[in-house]
Amino acid sequence: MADKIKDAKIIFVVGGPGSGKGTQCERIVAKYGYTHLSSGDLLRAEVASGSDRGKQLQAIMQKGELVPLDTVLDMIKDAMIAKADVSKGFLIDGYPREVKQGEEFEKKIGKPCLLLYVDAKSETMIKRLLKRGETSGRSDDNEETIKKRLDLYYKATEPVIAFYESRGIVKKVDSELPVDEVFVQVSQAIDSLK
Ligand SMILES: Nc1nc2c(ncn2[C@@H]2O[C@H](COP(=O)(O)OP(=O)(O)OP(=O)(O)O)[C@@H](O)[C@H]2O)c(=O)[nH]1
Ligand SMILES: O=c1ccn([C@@H]2O[C@H](COP(=O)(O)OP(=O)(O)O)[C@@H](O)[C@H]2O)c(=O)[nH]1
Ligand SMILES: [Mg+2]
Repeated sequence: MADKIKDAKIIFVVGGPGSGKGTQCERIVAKYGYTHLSSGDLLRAEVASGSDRGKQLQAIMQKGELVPLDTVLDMIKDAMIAKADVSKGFLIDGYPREVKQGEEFEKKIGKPCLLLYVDAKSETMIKRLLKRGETSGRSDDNEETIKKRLDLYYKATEPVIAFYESRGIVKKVDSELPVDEVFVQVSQAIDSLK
């Protein structure tokens, strides 16, 4: 498997909860045809299946905590293998959540060529998530869990950005701007890869 995936571009999309990662990934898919894999969506699909594993995941996610690293990595890897033949690039959205996850990903799958850092202020993220929570049906889009997700983001995930800064592959986009303007910055980052 590793061979086919090795030739495809791998982009990590990192940012706080509600920063707009999913929104920008949708745009990237439409313009560049990359394969979008959201770790959160993969986990929610497992929850929706009603499996025993899904029930355990649901409990963790509802608390805003992190699912064990191997569980998420296996899901991403399986999803990548399933698309390896047709994909010219992978957007790995909401991953890595901590430096160790990035290291394990590289050992088992490959190296990212870009880390897209979707940056917004915490007040902005809270506001967006509360709004989204009115219709999303996501059990973690409530005030208490949002606070925990944000805390964990600053504690565990921000160091991921510093880690990849040192490798020179981080491009930061300002997600306070309207979606279209954020996407101009995103497009520049992706175009500069070629
Ligand atoms: N004003 C504005 N709203 C945005 C922008 N990007 C996303 N939103 C809104 O903010 C909410 C969260 O966006 P998502 O794309 O779901 O955020 P995410 O980073 O994938 O969030 P998680 O799935 O919680 O990690 C959505 O309701 C979007 O409509 C933006 O650039 N500007
Ligand atoms: O690699 C991951 C990705 C997601 N999650 C869990 O899934 C939830 C939702 O993740 P998502 O990326 O969809 O949303 P975010 O927390 O970024 O708003 C998180 O709070 C975690 O509980 C996790 O444990 N590991
Ligand atoms: Mg998302």
